Amino acid sequence: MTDEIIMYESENINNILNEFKNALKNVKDTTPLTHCITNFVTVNDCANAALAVGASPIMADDSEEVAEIVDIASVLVINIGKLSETQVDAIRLSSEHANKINKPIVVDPVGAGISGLRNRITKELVENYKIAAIRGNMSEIKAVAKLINLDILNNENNDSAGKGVDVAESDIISKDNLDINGLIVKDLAKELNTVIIASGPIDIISDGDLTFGLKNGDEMMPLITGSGCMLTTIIGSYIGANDALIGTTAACTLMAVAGENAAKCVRENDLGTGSFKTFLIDNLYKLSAKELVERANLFEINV
Ligand SMILES: Nc1ncnc2c1ncn2[C@@H]1O[C@H](COP(=O)(O)OP(=O)(O)O)[C@@H](O)[C@H]1O
Ligand SMILES: Cc1ncsc1CCOP(=O)(O)O
Ligand SMILES: [Mg+2]
Repeated sequence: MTDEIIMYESENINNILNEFKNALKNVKDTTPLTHCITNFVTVNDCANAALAVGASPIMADDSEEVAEIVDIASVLVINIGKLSETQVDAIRLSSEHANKINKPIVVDPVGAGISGLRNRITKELVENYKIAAIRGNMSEIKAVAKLINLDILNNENNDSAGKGVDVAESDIISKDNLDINGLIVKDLAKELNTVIIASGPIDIISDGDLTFGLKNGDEMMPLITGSGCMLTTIIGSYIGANDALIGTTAACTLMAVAGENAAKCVRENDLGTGSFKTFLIDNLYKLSAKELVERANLFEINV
């Protein structure tokens, strides 16, 4: 599939690939404390993913302590996968405090579009706080765009049929819908003044100015719960130690190439998705900057 997309040489791509080595080193050298307010389904996977890439995770979602944790953290990651009333209070308190003391916030709008609660909290977050990055699958990113009435969704026939926490079949990013989805991601990033990442068989990453596609990863990745949550956590750790666009692009590439390597181990040993998760953590831990740059199928989307 890789060769179906024409990946032109681009100065912007070369520049960002040149930053990957430093981006990895910055995380390993500074061990960014990654404060996660997250769901109880994948919380342990997120903590292990952060540790594997060289960061230090702390999961804390009680209102009594979140401001103190934000004080010492490098980044706040908010994942709305399994909200509760008390968690929503903690999300408000910690976001307020993070903005006040200039700590970056990364948001994973898990299941945005499928319930009033998820929509309300997502809208509140993107409208009231400065967010460094938002990562979701294409259904979730379209839902965020819809919540803020992004023009392009009104103009085009782009209705998304949100399906639980997984991407809807019709929203899966492919070569055929890359331009329109690239435009949605770019416009949303520009409108919210943040970095947007829509993940899938091709990841789309934009800061509203530059827009990249990343054709790495493996079809086994969405067959374990937590691959999206882990990616958002890793993006958080990378933003805790790097510029937002560079950190995000390096983190997406790291996750996707680790997924490819993990899938290879699974297939070679005739194993299944349980082993895949273990191999994924192994490969997040083992991947070198050199291999990352060599394997990255990163290209510019000119929208
Ligand atoms: N079909 C696929 N082929 C290759 N990589 C994929 C595929 N689906 C998802 N990924 C990768 O899995 C990770 C999680 O993305 P995704 O499954 O979209 O998140 P979510 O769990 O939020 O739906 C990303 O690194 C993405 O690139
Ligand atoms: C299954 C599930 N239900 C609520 S949160 C969650 C985990 C979603 O994880 P991911 O979006 O990373 O696949
Ligand atoms: Mg998933």
